[in-house]
Amino acid sequence: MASDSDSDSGSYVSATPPRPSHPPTPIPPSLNSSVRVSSRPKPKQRTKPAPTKKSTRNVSPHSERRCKEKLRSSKAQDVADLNNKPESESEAQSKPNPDPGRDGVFFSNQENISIRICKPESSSSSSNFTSSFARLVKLRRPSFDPALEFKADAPDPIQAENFAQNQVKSKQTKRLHPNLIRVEAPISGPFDQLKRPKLHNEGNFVRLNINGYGRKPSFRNGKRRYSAGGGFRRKKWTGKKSNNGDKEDDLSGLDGIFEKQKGQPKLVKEVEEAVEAVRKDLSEENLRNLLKLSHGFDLFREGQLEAIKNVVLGKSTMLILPTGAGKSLCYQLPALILPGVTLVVSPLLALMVDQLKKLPPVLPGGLLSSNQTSEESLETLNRLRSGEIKVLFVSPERFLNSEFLSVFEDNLTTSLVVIDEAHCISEWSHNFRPSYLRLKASLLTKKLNVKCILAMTATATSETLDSIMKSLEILPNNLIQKSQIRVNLQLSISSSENRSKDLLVLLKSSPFVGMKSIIVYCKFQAETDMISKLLCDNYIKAKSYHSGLHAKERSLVQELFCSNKIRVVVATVAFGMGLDKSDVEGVIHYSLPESLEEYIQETGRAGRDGRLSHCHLFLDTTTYYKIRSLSYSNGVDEYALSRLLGQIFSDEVNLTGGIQSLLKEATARKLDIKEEVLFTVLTMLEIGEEQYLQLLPQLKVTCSLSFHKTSPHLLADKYMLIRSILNLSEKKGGLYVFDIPSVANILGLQASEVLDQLKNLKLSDEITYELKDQAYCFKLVKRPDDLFALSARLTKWLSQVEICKVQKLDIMYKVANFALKECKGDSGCSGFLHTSCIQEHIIEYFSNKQMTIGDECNNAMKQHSPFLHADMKSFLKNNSSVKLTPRALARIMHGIPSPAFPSSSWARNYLWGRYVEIDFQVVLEAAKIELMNFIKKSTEQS
Ligand SMILES: Nc1ncnc2c1ncn2[C@@H]1O[C@H](COP(=O)(O)OP(=O)(O)OP(=O)(O)O)[C@@H](O)[C@H]1O
Repeated sequence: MASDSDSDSGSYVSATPPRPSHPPTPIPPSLNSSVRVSSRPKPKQRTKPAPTKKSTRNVSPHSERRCKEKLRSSKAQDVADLNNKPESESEAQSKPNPDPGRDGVFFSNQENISIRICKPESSSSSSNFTSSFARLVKLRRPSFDPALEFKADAPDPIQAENFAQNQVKSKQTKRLHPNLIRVEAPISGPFDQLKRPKLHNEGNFVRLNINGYGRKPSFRNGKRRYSAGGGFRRKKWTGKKSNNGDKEDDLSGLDGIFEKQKGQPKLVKEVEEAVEAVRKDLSEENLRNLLKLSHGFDLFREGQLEAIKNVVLGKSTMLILPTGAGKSLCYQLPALILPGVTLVVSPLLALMVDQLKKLPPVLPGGLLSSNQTSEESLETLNRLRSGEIKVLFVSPERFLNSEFLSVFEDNLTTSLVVIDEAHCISEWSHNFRPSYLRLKASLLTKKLNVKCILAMTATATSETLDSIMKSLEILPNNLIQKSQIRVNLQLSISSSENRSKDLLVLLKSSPFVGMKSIIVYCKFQAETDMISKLLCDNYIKAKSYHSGLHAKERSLVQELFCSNKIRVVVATVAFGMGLDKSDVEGVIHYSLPESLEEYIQETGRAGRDGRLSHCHLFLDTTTYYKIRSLSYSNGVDEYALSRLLGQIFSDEVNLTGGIQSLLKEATARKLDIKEEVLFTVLTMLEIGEEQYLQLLPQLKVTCSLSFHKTSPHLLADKYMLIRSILNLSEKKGGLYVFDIPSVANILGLQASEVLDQLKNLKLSDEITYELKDQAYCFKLVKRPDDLFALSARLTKWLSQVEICKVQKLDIMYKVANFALKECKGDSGCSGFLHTSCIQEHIIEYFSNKQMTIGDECNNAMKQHSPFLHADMKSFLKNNSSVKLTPRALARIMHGIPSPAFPSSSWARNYLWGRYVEIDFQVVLEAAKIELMNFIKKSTEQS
């Protein structure tokens, strides 16, 4: 609960519900040599070293074997380490992925970068590649100055980088506005001259300087960095209920929030007047006038005006606009007009910070997330109470908690709740977040008396849409949906057996060589580090970005990128949703995205200035298998879930409101259920069909304490807390070890109050203590009538979500594969360019039309291997003392790490990951049979 949603990944469970079955289209056998699944994956030890076709150095058979050995274990570790992270959106973590399963030789260079020398695919693959892109530029970018266009073999991109650097230094100017945490002015580099053509239909992608009001910087870094509002915040606006309680009609409530600021009285006055005019007459003209004054834009973009009018009129609205279309404006303008506070729920901290920074100066903003210290959140809550905040960004975990709600009991009015990236509400989306489940209309109305909700997303299938609108009670009439296609993106795709080499070629080819901002998306954290190093070694200024980095490092990378001080960011999915850098000209998918939604979100970072931009995808089947396999890492058996529920609702646990805790790590290991899954189950028990418990903030619950100044018994006379600790603790090595929730329950306190008291005693040097064992905390509300029925329901739900996740990945793969292998170029596709066919499939997918590509993605995966059963038998025989479930056995065969079978202990087994290319369900069924046989045999023998 306390964990916030600022991590990179969405959720680990995400998918669309089973789609209607389509006639299967067989995948051409010629797809790629690696698509064919051999009947038995060769034991890696026995593989003969493949003849080296080309190498930059001689590799002796001996060293080659050693190298292969090393890579084999590295691959095992690689697959093993792919831990899905919560938020997932869920980024997996792995070591770099050498791919020893095919022809070719790997070696590591001095910098430890694994490089594979492949058989040349065709004599001129790279030059084809280059020329194809060059052709593309000639065709599509008429305003390119050939003199400025860098070719693949152009002399020196480093010079260009250095030049850009110098430009950065010389041209940097600071422009600050009140909601800015830190701003770097846009910097022009040498490539600025490479004007990308504006498309005819790019609409009014007008870039105006919204910060350029000559405002005094009112922000500083450090603790008060979110103290938005600048000069506009001194006097409270009366978004509070008026005395007559008629808060909805109290439109005069805004009066006074635009207090005069030195140097700005004219603008403030004008905005105030424009707001008043809109309140009197909600006409397009008045709204346009306000838009111009508040944001500096001349025109509304498609869908904006309609959405703004709806919201101002109090109609809950579902808004689907493409990436970069300007959804944020659809709550910013209403926030100016409506009397109370606008609450914006966002899934990622980085996204919230970014949006806070981008609020126009006339809109004071604030932020609440679980990552803040208690002092920081207290400060924000106080500012909210005192009327200094007009737009508050809240993480879903903080939303509706008691501390948050207490502020709204003080007569504060919420005019609007905005659910950004609303697809996170739906388990059928690519990025479901359990914490979003608490954003139900019924709860929002009950707890905040909210009348109007605005849900926004760029990516929602019809199933996702249905579930969002149902849960937020949005009427079908209030759906505003525009095409999810971005017309200014050129989509290209190529298959790759050596992605790092191909990536370098691509980046040194036109048009990518001339781009000043590029994002390369990878699946795994280690991959981003490896690729960014590779790029730097090749004189391309790059940095990696993933959730494994410290928050400060991440924001530094983002800042450097946004100020054009680095050219390429190599990132996981962590760097995506909501990133609004207008001049990203290229997005490269080094790894296959997990769904078309993810593809759209990530490619949507490019061309946000409306200019033609390029997105390239490398399709590599090994990565597809790996990601597909990992999609099964969250599966749970009904038996394990029953045990979990039995533990939560055990008879010893009372329903009298005491705090209960569930140790995260120990429970995950005992039941072999990932921590994220445990949290989802707990969330479902809180906000599913019925409320069985109430989640409390997560805590470290085990405390080891020692006394210093005063003796324990004397201190116990003085403090109730110490008395209870002495009663409840166990003495271990001179330390008093106890459980925080138990002490809190005895004293009738909240766990946080116990911690506060301990902190005070520590400050007075009476005690020192250490906390460990992170736990989920909750209070029981109701015991389920039938635990078994409940666990069956939850297991079914989790498995449906898992199936949908795999389906999404399969569809993404099929669309890419179709472009590569089956596209006949009828709709204008040619060479690597497949904009038309990819877009057609995206439209089909989102409109839930029958997809024109087959539904059976990879029939070969569904086939049995004749050796699977034999290998399982031998594994069971060799590990007879290990307690295994069919799922655990199948996971080992697939190389999927789990809490009870981590890669650190199991990846060295020669069968680890051997069957990753066989469908997990097939392996699971085989595991059930073999485990039953094994148990039967063992019982007969004993
Ligand atoms: N009417 C407009 N005229 C010109 N520029 C606009 C207009 N509305 C929004 N913009 C600009 O468009 C950019 C993208 O807006 P925004 O970040 O709200 O997009 P979005 O729809 O939320 O995209 P994503 O889904 O990718 O997060 C912003 O820089 C914003 O200032």
